[in-house]
Amino acid sequence: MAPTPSSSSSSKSNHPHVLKTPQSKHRINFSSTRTPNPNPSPNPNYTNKETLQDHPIEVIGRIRDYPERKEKPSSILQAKLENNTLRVRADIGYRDFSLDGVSFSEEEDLDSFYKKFVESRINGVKLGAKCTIMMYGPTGSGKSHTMFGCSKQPGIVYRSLKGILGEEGSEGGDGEKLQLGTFVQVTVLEIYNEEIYDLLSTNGGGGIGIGWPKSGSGYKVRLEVMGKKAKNATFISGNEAGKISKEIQKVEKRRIIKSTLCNERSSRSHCMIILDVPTVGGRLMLVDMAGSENIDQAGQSGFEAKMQTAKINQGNIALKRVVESIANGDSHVPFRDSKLTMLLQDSFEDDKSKILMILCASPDPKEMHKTICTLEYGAKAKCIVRGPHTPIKDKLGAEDSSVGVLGSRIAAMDQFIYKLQMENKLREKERNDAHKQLMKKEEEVAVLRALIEEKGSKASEEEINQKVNERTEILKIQLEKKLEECQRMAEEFVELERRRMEEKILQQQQEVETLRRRLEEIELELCRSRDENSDENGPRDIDRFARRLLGAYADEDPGMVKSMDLDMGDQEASVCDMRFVGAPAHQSSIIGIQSLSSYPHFSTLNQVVDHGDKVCLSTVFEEEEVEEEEEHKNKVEDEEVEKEVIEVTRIVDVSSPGINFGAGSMISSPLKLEALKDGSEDRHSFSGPSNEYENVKDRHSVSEPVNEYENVKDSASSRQLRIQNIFTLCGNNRELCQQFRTPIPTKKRVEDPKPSPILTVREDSTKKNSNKENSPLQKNVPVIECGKNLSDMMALASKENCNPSIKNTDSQIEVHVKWEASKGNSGKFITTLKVLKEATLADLRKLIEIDLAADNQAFTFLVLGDPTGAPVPKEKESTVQAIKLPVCNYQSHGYLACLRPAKGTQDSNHLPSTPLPLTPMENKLPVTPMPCLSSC
Ligand SMILES: Nc1ncnc2c1ncn2[C@@H]1O[C@H](COP(=O)(O)OP(=O)(O)OP(=O)(O)O)[C@@H](O)[C@H]1O
Repeated sequence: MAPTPSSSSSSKSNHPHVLKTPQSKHRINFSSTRTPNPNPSPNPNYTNKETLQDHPIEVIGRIRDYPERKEKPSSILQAKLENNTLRVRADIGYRDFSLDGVSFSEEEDLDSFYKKFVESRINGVKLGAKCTIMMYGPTGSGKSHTMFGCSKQPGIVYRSLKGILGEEGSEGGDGEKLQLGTFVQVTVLEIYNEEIYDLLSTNGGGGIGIGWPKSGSGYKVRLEVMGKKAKNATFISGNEAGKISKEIQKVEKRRIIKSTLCNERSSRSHCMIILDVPTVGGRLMLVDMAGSENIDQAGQSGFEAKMQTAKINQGNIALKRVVESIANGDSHVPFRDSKLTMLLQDSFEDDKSKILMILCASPDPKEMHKTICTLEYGAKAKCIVRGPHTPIKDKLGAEDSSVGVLGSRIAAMDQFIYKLQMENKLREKERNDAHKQLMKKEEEVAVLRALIEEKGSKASEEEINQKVNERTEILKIQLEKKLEECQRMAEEFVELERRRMEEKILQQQQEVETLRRRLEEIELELCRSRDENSDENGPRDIDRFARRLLGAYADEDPGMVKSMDLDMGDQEASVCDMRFVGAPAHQSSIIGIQSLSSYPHFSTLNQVVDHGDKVCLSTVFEEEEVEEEEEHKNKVEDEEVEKEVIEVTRIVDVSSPGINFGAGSMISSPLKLEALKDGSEDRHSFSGPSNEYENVKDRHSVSEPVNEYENVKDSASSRQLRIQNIFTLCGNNRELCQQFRTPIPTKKRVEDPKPSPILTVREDSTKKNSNKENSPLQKNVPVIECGKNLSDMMALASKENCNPSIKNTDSQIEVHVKWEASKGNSGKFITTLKVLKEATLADLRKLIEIDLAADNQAFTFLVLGDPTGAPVPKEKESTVQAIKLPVCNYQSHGYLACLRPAKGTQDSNHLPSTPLPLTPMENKLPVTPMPCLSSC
């Protein structure tokens, strides 16, 4: 049986320069010039004493990498390097394992790993320490890779050799020069199926003496365990790491490997490399354990395979039990349950021995269960406390000391308590850190709240502005609505007014139409009565006609008056009173005839009559006998026309400037009819009370030459003239105006080339006209003749002056009014007025304006009556009396008032005089030809 290296180490010190195998009797003397600490600890937290006495096993986690995988699995392992904690994360939680060190192969290659966790151990061995480095973990976790490495990076075995022996020509592992004579003895054992094989031996007969065993042969030497060592194990010794490494590499290939589902080259055996440093007594045991796997996972089938797996697991299980027993302080540690534990017994029991357990694990989630089991095992091994009173049963034989067991247990419990205390401190520290973080977060929250409140205040201001804007918009909308409502109301009001005016105009048009219709009736009645007329009953029929006419209009619709009154209100019209001459002033019959004096066709003399406090302007129709011309005398020799003067009195309040006798004064229909209302038995009389009419009935008549009327009896012209008279009386001036402007092609006019120069209202006078019986129409039908010129008017004025009825009194003067003469124009005569001596130019202006109302001609007085004379300012007219005017050269009586047309106004001197003043309202009336005019 080959002796274990340790068994013969003491007897070889005398041959330090001779390399011998462990079986050699010439062992190297491990003398050393210095005595370094043989048990350095890789963990600086532990003192050598503590490590030696309290923690014989140090556990390092080595997490493999998968460089060949393109998509690496997410790691379930997380390390806290500051406290050497490895955390396994799972879906349901995590679990922390406290180790003595953690290394990820992804971050630390074998070189770094070696230097970090192994090198110090190796240095201790080189100085005489005893160290056991075992690789523990499931299959495929990288145990062999870590132990032996690969072609690119050597594993712990080769690095340790170099560390102990040093490279040739270089310094040793600890910086010291390789001493001459330093060598190592190397034994390589394989434990397979609970059998120990000597991998260095090439024959089954035990040691081969000096030299390297032949490699590559399938024959292996099986060794027996004697004590705690393999008996007669072959060893190689040498001081060249390279050579020894090459031999180990050869032996490595002799290991039994097999491809399994877990590992293509799964190690089916435990491999133990024992490096003795005889010169210092150091020993390094490197154990690469077979993978701890279950049979099903390994995919082993068959009895032999299952037995193989079971044998592999037997070593692992036995090692677990040993660790647990030591950790538990059991009195019996089952080292002898397996060959592996038998060979490792010294490592556990020797106080100077140190165990470095490297837990190989995979970060693959699929290997999580195995990883956890491995870490549990390592954590338990880490807790092993080898106290000073730990009994070493095998060493002491059958000594059974219960005190020692209890002490071991107490020490374990103390260690456990210490661990709990440390964990508690750790948790407390974490809690404090968490509390600090919480406080920090609370401060941040407070700051954020302050910001939020500040923003909230800003938001409130924005809300206020927004509300103000909204309110403003609402008010704007309401204002616009009210404006629209006002606009609509205004439009409705305008529309209402327009409709009202339209209705009024329509009503007036209807009234006018009614008037026309009634005039037609009158005309028809007149024609009928004329047809029925005879010599005997003619006047009576006419009177009867007049009465019917009056009766027909007696019930005049008052509404018509009202409507016409409304129109009159818009005009500057005044109703002139027509008074028959001879009637008392207080009984003057107001017939409401329009101011005839404004008609040039009417030859008028206006008299200003003092009528109480009023100045009355009387328009006198002169009764004259018109002698026919020579040629007419042959036809109508006995015809004598006796005119009866119709005095039309216009009461003019001269003293009252508020009274304005505007042009175009129009008599309303009822008033017009008043002229026909009073029924006289013998005469065609105008309106007025019957008693009043009786006083003037003889004079208030219009006479026509009998022959003349006989000639024009049925002619249209005579009818037209009669109708015109009616129109005149009715105030339809516009109709008359149109008719008057049209030359009347009457027979009479043809026969009478020189008609009466004045427009006369003739009435058959029973008193003065001897031929009245010859022509009833001459007596009853008023005839208006036109064809008056300026000279005629002047002549007429002269006649009027000679009329005794209008002779000047002492208090009155006559004023002849004419336009200022200009070049080629002697100045048109306007009228002759009788006014009081006290009358001023202002009074005259009022009267003159009545005459000029139709022309709307503004003027100024010339003081001297001379064209070169200065005009009298209008504001001074009231201070200049009429008697200051120059005496009229043309007339023997009276004064001359010469008027100068005002600038910018129409010069009426050369314009044809407007025959009839038309009010604006009248001008609006439609001109409708009277059908009766053409038909009758
Ligand atoms: N850290 C690593 N880096 C790279 N490759 C590795 C690492 N660990 C292991 N390997 C590779 O994984 C494979 C299996 O490793 P290894 O043989 O060392 O496992 P094992 O634990 O020894 O398994 P078994 O117990 O079955 O022998 C090998 O091919 C090895 O090269």
